[in-house]
Amino acid sequence: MKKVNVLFIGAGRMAEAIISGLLKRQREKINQIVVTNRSNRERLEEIEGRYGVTVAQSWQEHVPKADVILLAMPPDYHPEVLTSLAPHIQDQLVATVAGGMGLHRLEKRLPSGTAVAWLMPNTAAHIGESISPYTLNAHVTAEQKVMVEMMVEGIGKGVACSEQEVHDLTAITGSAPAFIYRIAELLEESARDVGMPAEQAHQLVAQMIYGAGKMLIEGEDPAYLRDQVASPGGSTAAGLGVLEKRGLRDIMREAVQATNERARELTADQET
Ligand SMILES: NC(=O)C1=CN([C@@H]2O[C@H](COP(=O)(O)OP(=O)(O)OC[C@H]3O[C@@H](n4cnc5c(N)ncnc54)[C@H](O)[C@@H]3O)[C@@H](O)[C@H]2O)C=CC1
Ligand SMILES: O=C(O)[C@@H]1CCC=N1
Repeated sequence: MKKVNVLFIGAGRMAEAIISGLLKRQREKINQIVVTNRSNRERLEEIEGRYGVTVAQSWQEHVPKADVILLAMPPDYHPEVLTSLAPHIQDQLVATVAGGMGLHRLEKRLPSGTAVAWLMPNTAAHIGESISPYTLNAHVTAEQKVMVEMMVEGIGKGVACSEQEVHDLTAITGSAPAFIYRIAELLEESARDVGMPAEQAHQLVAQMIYGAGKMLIEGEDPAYLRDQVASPGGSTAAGLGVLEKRGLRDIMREAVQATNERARELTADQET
């Protein structure tokens, strides 16, 4: 594969996570990363200083050289940016990470036949540990598919999905890290309540979540793992009992639903 030129439109948290992961794991496969945003010059300087990438205030002049144009900006700004991008597109792959976006909202504003991709990474991209469902339209060439794979593998693991699956997984892999971080905050709070210094509380909880995650990664079934922790009639069972009694299953289901519904709402007005 030839070395890839990636143009970022949007320089926020997700763009930074992807840039950081890519430079850590795929530096030799990247020719150039150009990062642009709407107006925040300071933010561009920060990204330039941190990663040594090229930054620019306008993306137009960088489109001809780009192999992949990655929109890492809020869903509601997509229509205007795609419309201004359209006349510049030749054979670039246009990708987005925006929640709720899907492929057809990209396709309808770009020249017919444009290769488009929708990726749904999470912020663990920063350390090369994202899990990123992605979907491609029929115009993506074999070479462009390799580029997308290089990018998702550069920031962690990729899973090729249907468009509907990416919609459905947005809450579960894109947003749920925030659910886990909320649980971490609350457990740290409990540790501090019993007198642990904040830093130690943080380390204890982080290592516990890391260990639990690693057991899952090794392929164990979560129900089995839970069972291994909860001795019958023991203390963990008492805690789990509270979670069940308070409706954890319904809470999680509602949280997933609300997340995916909001992603759909944010792009609903882009149908026309
Ligand atoms: N933060 C996360 O964990 C994840 C975010 N995403 C998606 O990534 C996208 C960006 O989210 P964040 O990075 O969290 O937001 P953010 O608010 O940190 O960054 C947004 C960036 O977009 C830029 N921007 C806004 N309008 C623009 C325009 N018209 N032209 C050029 N640049 C423009 C802003 O200057 C900023 O650099 C969203 O679509 C979100 O759905 C997807 C997966 C995970
Ligand atoms: O909160 C958001 O809108 C984005 C989409 C997936 C994760 N963060």
